[in-house]
Amino acid sequence: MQHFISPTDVTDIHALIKQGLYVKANPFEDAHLGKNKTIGLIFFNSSLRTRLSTQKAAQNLGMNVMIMNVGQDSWGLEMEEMIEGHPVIMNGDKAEHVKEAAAVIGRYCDVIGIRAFAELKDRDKDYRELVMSQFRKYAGVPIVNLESATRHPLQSLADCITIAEAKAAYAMLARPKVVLTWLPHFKALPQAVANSFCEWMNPLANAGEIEFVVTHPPGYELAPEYLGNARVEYDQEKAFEGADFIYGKNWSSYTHYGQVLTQNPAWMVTMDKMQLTNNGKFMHCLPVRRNVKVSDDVLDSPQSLVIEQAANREWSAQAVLKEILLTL
Ligand SMILES: NCCC[C@H](NC(=O)CCC(=O)O)C(=O)O
Ligand SMILES: NC(=O)OP(=O)(O)O
Repeated sequence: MQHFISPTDVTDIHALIKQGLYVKANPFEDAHLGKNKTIGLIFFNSSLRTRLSTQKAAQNLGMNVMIMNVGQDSWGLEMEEMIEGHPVIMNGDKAEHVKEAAAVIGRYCDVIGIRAFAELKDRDKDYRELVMSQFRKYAGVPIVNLESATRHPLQSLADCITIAEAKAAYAMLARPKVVLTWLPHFKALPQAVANSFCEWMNPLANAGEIEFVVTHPPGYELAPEYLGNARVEYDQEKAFEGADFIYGKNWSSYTHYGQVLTQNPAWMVTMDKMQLTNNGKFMHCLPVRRNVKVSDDVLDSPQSLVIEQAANREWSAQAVLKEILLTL
């Protein structure tokens, strides 16, 4: 694997899930693979899990790790080259262009991880994935997506690992029902986690390994290229019936871009709703707002997989970094 920006960079999703389970069982087997190799983790936004789990995974592989928060530790970076048909004139608040910044970081690092969320102001700009594509173009080294404007593939891979483990641990049916449900929130959040979850679940659904359903209020339809052929069920309770996994996430509207169209608390996941499921497991990428998105009793119940899911971020990162190191 050369880059890990989207699922198109992955030749075999099943093999990568297997690799994640393998490194979880054998965390230090490749402790020399990353000797004298450096990863730079570049954050444009906050993080707890991604920052720590990717650092830990890199260390398990023997890599050196450097972390930088753009805008706080470094200069603000201009990403655009042309604005309205003219070369960008850098007379604003951004002191450095990504052309130089990515090239320079690429000289210090063998791999670069980047987190850059959607700004939720300009849909075309966000969905162009400018930050990832500029780093890919100018860094000259492999790029790992630590959550971009439209995707969070390290999260989705950890989610696939978590589902695979739970299927085995709870002796679930051969084809469990996985439901992605929209949750209420007063803030406008990106669609990245939901988009990505669909992108990674659809191939499993198409292979007949899971049944996949997406439920959300009208107006929260995901971009068609990410939703793919997933089934949409607007009635949340109907969607929950017989579910084996409930994957909760809030996202702002794609069609009314970046808007919070409703905060309807009836969409919160509660124990009453979990009763509709087939003793379903609750999943969320975290951070989660208790009693806004999901009630305490669900999060604190044995049905919640959120901590194991976050723990699996270490193994998804390690599987990806291992595959990249093997090509260097
Ligand atoms: N990386 C995991 C999710 C990050 C982000 N959530 C947030 O910003 C939550 C913030 C809050 O609840 O205030 C998102 O939805 O994409
Ligand atoms: N799930 C996740 O990516 O968490 P952080 O935003 O804390 O990294």
